[in-house]
Amino acid sequence: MSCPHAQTPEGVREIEGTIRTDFNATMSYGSYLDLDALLSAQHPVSSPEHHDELLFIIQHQTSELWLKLVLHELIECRRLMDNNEIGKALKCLARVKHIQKTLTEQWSVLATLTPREYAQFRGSLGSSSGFQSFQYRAVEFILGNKHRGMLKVFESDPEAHKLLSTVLAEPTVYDAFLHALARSGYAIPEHILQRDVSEAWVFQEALVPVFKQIYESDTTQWSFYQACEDLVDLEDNFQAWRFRHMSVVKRTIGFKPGTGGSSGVDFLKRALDLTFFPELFAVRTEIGK
Ligand code: HEM
Ligand SMILES: N[C@@H](CC(=O)c1ccccc1NC=O)C(=O)O
Repeated sequence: MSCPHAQTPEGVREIEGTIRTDFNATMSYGSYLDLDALLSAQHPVSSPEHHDELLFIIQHQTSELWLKLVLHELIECRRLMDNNEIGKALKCLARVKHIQKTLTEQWSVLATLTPREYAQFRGSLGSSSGFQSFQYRAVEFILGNKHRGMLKVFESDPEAHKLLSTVLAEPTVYDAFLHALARSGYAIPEHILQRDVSEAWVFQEALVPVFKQIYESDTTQWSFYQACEDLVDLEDNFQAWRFRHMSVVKRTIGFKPGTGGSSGVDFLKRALDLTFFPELFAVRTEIGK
């Protein structure tokens, strides 16, 4: 019986005759993706170089690349909400949710780093820490966990400082959503619509009945209901990332203080108390009452 797959007798896949191999004149894979820059951006600092430092660097770099896309999508989501294009905004949120899953799943790769392996090059990292990730901070900001004091960490990096100052001063995705709801006739109190958007979001009791109406009315526009649920998923995914970070840190450095100067695991545990959309969780207590 002949093999149904297109294999040569040598067991290799044939390179189709139409595949181009002359990439000098046109765009090539490597130049389009700037692989020269990307693949020469890993610079282990341990000396002699520790085998596992490349894992540590790549785990961070891939996380930063995904964070870049998360921020890009959240900014677009906010713009679409401002434009009353809720359906399109949901498309951005759906993408963000998948990226978050990837980011959280990725912790299992770093979890293969044993405490001893990490201890062998941790000293070379000096006082650098993920706490100094401006993209992570920008994502926290655009989701509502604003904190002006965090800007101080970025004083020596004017570009990062500028981006964070901008995101701090702009409305969050949640602000944009609430404005869209108000334009559609939902009773969002004026003081919420006029809030100082550079401040961290604080729980607003008055929004709970609004969300109760969205969740319980048969006439709710589906996209508003879906947006609420997507934001709940997004917060849930964010918490899962924070929890995995904390648990990987615990198994790698135990209860040592962090290189960034914090208490370490304890500090990361306290991040789990932060919430972006508290009213979307509070409303669940009221449903069916
Ligand atoms: C073995 C690996 C890791 C260890 C031991 C570790 C440890 C820590 C510790 C102790 C902190 C608290 C700040 C400090 O004092 O340094 C922190 C913060 C942070 N780390 Fe990591 N981390 C690891 C990997 C990562 C990775 C892969 C990322 C991905 C980007 C990351 C992102 C962050 C962020 C964003 C913060 C700030 C969190 C916040 O403000 O709540 N970390 N990390
Ligand atoms: N804060 C970590 C060090 C660390 O994880 C780190 C060091 C340099 C660049 C990014 C890092 N990632 C996350 O905090 C520690 O205390 O070991």
